[in-house]
Amino acid sequence: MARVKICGLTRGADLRAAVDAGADAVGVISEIPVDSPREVDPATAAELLADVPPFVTATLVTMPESAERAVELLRTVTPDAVQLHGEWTPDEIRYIRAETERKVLLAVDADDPARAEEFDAVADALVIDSTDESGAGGTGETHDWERAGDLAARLTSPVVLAGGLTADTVAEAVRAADPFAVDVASGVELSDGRKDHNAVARFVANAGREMELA
Ligand SMILES: O=C(O)c1ccccc1NCC(=O)[C@H](O)[C@H](O)COP(=O)(O)O
Repeated sequence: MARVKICGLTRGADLRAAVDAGADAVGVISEIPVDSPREVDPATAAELLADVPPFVTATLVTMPESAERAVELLRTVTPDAVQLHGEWTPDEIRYIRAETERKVLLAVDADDPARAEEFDAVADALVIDSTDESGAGGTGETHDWERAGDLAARLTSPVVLAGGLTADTVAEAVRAADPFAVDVASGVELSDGRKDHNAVARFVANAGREMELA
């Protein structure tokens, strides 16, 4: 069984639909240096995440310009966890964790397993994603799930499988990679950062269907 994070939520109704569908975590994206229909300003991120009920992890997804800015942002938005994309050093991750006492998930590109290994002892979880050249996610592109599974088996950190997953593919991805969790943003969208509630519910349900495929 894989836990599920529904990411890139921009509206309260979509966040509630993800929670109602049984998502274990929800993600709101703020302060990224790339254009995305899923980005909201920090005040909206704080407002959306404040509505997340107990037992669901409220996650801020961000690419701030410095570790100091990451700490400032976390103090404003007050999520349960932060998912960082982009270039970071191990010391910066340690600093953000120590200053904020928040769980830090680090997104690493599926084509860079050495980076995942470098941060294995530093981050609280590693998001194996299909990132663009800046490290941003939400690309909607898949990667080799079997290879991600081999990498996950070598790591001690929980691995979150991300990148181009959909309700139709998630069960097969979970069977292939056996991740701790799966993560989706664009694959359950109608358009412009709005979620398809039916697709969200199917994604959560199908993430638990890998046993039937085994
Ligand atoms: O979604 C974005 O536009 C985005 C931009 C910059 C950094 C991260 C971003 N998204 C992160 C995610 O939503 C997911 O964690 C992950 O990348 C999966 O996205 P997708 O391939 O669209 O399912």
